[in-house]
Amino acid sequence: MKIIADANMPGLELFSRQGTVVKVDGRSIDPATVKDADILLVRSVTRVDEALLADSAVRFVGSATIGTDHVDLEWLAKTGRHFAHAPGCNARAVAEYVLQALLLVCQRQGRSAATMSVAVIGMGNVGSRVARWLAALGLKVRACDPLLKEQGVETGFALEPVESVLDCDVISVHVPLTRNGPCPTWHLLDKNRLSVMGPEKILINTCRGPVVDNSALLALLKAGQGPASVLDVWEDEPRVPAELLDRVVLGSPHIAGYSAQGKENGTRMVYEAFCRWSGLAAPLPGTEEALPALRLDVTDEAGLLALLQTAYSLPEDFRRLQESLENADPAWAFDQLRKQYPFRQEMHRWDWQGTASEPFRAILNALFAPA
Ligand SMILES: NC(=O)C1=CN([C@@H]2O[C@H](COP(=O)(O)OP(=O)(O)OC[C@H]3O[C@@H](n4cnc5c(N)ncnc54)[C@H](O)[C@@H]3O)[C@@H](O)[C@H]2O)C=CC1
Ligand SMILES: O=C(O)C(=O)[C@H](O)COP(=O)(O)O
Repeated sequence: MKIIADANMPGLELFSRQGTVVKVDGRSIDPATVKDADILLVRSVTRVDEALLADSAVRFVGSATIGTDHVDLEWLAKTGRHFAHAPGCNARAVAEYVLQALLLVCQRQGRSAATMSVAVIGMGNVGSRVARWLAALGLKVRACDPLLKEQGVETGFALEPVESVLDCDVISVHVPLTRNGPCPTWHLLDKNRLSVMGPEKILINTCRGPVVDNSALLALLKAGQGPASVLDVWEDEPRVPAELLDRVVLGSPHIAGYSAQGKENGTRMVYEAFCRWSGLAAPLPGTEEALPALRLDVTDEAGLLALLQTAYSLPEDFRRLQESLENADPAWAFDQLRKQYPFRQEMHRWDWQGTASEPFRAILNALFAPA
């Protein structure tokens, strides 16, 4: 069995038991690469559609990602090709990123996060975790998810229309990128909605670049009227406009979900789906080595930020992205940052042995709860 896999996928040894794994650069996967392959394993940078697979023997496509906007699901289903992805695999990493981003922006602005209101747009695996964690920190959470509302799904938060939640201090978006259907998300935050926010608001986008109209955001930021913005994702990746990067408070190369656990979960979930599809028994999950003790006490938001930063530094990612724009080929450099991403452990992997004052106990319990 021939398995073509994006080389940026850890844990491919799982698949080596079932066939020959050929690792390739995700952006270079083309019809010739997959012509005689049986299995295709991708990440978000490979477009999977009729143009790629029409002449190919591939019968199983796995994407080690939450998002599926790079895959033509309808065409795969129509042609009898099986598809699996990894819902929720890196939701925890993204929620940690959002928490750190918010605390950093608040610190720079001399404000307390706990006094703020936050709009969480998209209440799936990531958004619902962000909502719970920020509520645990004391923020007033308002949520928006018309699809879950329509289905009557209980999220623990009242679900409001997008227009009603834009007056919150913080807007955090967690929707899939969709262009069709009842609630498309392409340019969900367009010029009009971004204009409502104003410079005193904070915008965090960790879902997909085109969910926020980047040109409109840039125009508002240039005019001093845009929200303090944290962007992990960009409208035209791997290209990041220098003008926009100069004006965001923090930016990163689409790595919010890049914890070690998030990536490993992605491959394992796709492998489990492959086992179900091919009638194999899935292996039992292995155990992870214990990490050293963290002994920081948390008595204020600066302490919580310091604790988060013992595991991961978002400003370091920002600095690396800024430097990458000086490369002769910044798009290549963007991809390199992602391929050579430093090993990052989620908080629950650490053995936290500090103390916390009352307002911080709930968020710390959530952060360190076992996965
Ligand atoms: N930056 C990164 O590294 C990562 C980015 N992502 C992105 O984040 C997205 C969300 O992830 P999950 O929460 O795990 O997905 P999910 O599928 O669990 O939840 C998405 C939610 O958005 C809702 N939604 C859809 N259209 C909407 C609209 N127009 N307005 C409001 N809500 C809407 C859905 O009903 C659903 O509840 C993914 O689709 C992916 O594109 C995910 C992981 C990592
Ligand atoms: O899971 C998702 O969805 C993501 O956005 C991934 O974390 C992005 O990673 P790559 O698939 O682009 O490596």
